[in-house]
Amino acid sequence: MDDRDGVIWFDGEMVNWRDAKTHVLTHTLHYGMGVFEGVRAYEAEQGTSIFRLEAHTKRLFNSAKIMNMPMPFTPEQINEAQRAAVRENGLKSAYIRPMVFYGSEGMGLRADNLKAHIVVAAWEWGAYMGEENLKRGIKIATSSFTRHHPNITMTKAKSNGSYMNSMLALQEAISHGCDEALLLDTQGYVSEGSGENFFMVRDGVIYTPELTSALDGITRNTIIRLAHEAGYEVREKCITRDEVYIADEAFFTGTAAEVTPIRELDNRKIGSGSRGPITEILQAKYFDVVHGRSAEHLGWLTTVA
Ligand SMILES: Cc1[nH+]cc(COP(=O)(O)O)c(CN[C@@H](CCC(=O)O)C(=O)O)c1O
Repeated sequence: MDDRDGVIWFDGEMVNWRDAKTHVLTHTLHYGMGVFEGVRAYEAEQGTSIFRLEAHTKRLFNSAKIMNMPMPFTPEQINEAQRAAVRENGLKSAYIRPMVFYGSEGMGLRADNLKAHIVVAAWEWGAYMGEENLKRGIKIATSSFTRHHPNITMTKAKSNGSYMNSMLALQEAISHGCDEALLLDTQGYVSEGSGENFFMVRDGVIYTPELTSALDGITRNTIIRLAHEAGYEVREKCITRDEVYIADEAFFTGTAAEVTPIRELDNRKIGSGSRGPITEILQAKYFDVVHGRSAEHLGWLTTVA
């Protein structure tokens, strides 16, 4: 990624992509205390627009508060940084990565002179797991890794260090020929994917885990709203892996993953073994919303021009 051209917003300045560097003794590089966001901008009828910019920035600040990291810029400045990162790189659609990290002011767990720095990068990033999987659905496996308990890494914060758990789970799933992992929580109930929230459908009712160990996903929130508007019942409950086996449909949601159908869990076909009908309806609604084709949800879009 470091050999691209373009610019990156770094502590209030736009710097050349290849010059956006940090010292090898950057504290977050060693200890993982940092927070970040994943945001998408889409081509929309009113021009390239960022989807739910304010919600993502709010969560970034909430994550920093949970991690007790002092933010050196305001939410408005970070909103503008994200708009500028898309605009000044001439991107028609983009994945945007704001990230807050402790610099190289000090080392050791007891360093007391650390300063929080913020970068905002943007680049073109298509379908997270491939266009074909948005229709065909993906194959997943229950992970041997357990999702964090909030008293381990405080799961309402999107924190850098908590993604070692995600990488271990995803690498294990891929090594077993799957596309993604399904992680259970410390009590053995379904939590989420390595980078997505989880939903299933049974007898026309949509279920998703309660927000205990899972990230409070903005796409999850969006899909619940769109499902209610479409007249579906959505229940948040403890979900067991064997309930997923006998579900009619299942899917993941996330900024990167968007709405990705799940066709199989632990070598058991889910429903028809491909994208289910309610999944297809919600996926289509989601893409209408992010591309500005849904009049009632234009408030979720912020143009970058
Ligand atoms: C653990 C986790 N759970 C749920 C979600 C969905 O949250 P939201 O994007 O607000 O709907 C994400 C986003 N995962 C981000 C990171 C992907 C990456 O590979 O990096 C993303 O989707 O941008 C997670 O990382």
